[in-house]
Amino acid sequence: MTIKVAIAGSKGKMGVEAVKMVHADEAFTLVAEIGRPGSVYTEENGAPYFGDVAEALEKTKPDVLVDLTTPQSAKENMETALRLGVRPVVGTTGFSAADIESLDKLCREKGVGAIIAPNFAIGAILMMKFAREAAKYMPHVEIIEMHHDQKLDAPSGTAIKTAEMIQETRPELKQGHPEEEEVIDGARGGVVNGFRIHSVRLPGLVAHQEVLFGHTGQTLSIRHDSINRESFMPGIRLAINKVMEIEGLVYGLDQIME
Ligand SMILES: NC(=O)C1=CN([C@@H]2O[C@H](COP(=O)(O)OP(=O)(O)OC[C@H]3O[C@@H](n4cnc5c(N)ncnc54)[C@H](OP(=O)(O)O)[C@@H]3O)[C@@H](O)[C@H]2O)C=CC1
Ligand SMILES: O=C(O)C1=N[C@H](C(=O)O)C[C@H](O)C1
Repeated sequence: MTIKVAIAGSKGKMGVEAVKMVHADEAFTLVAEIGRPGSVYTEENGAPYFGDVAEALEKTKPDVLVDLTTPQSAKENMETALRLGVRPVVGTTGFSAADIESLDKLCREKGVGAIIAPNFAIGAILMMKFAREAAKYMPHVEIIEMHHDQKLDAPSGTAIKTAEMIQETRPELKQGHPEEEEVIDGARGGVVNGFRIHSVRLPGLVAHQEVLFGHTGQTLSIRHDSINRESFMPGIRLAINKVMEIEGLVYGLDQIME
């Protein structure tokens, strides 16, 4: 028996790669592709293509919905899946802490598993884990994330998750000069949990992040680069398999990698 998979956002940059990965894996069957609401129904890549998540899930009855859409649509898509007993694997970023809390509650009410992973690349997960470790000893830290210029959300989901993980070990302290002033608004970046995140958007970039630590007479840089979107596919494969075994919401691939 294979795991039946539907992919929302299947024509996007990530979705196209995910369709290829699911087709190539004998343990999975692609049963539906889903695009922006209003997309015309067609048959593509051997699976029907829908413009409505609920209709796609009701008609094709997948085990798993992979969501690679937009911050505006992912929460609703996930809620639709959970109500229909379909397990979501969500790579879409832009969720708030309140969204994650309410989705976890819904998962538990429905007795269904779900995974939200702000980054599916193994190296990015290691970067976050190493940053959490380093922050214990080097609490002065700034995050610089760099992405392609079509990205909708800032800062990236990866930067937010990294900041959360750093916060688990970083002793409380105020960084920078106490009288520091921004001459140009935003010059010092956004503040998350007491330290800064800087977002760079440029054509030519894919997905990159440097976590920069400072200490007396020394710095430490932990950097990850996704140079293409294939880098995310082993993580999506892992999450599809894992979501079949869990109940409740897992937030972050670090939670299922051990
Ligand atoms: N977790 C991870 O490892 C990664 C996560 N991401 C995240 O994945 C998401 C997608 O990224 P990317 O592929 O670059 O973005 P794209 O804009 O290339 O793709 C998004 C796709 O979703 C479609 N879409 C929009 N609204 C809906 C909807 N309501 N239902 C179904 N489909 C919809 C879009 O259609 P249309 O073209 O018609 O607008 C488009 O095809 C982003 O949130 C990004 O941050 C990206 C890379 C890695
Ligand atoms: O939009 C992207 O491209 C990416 N989004 C994710 C994020 O917001 O962290 C993951 C990766 O950085 C690529």
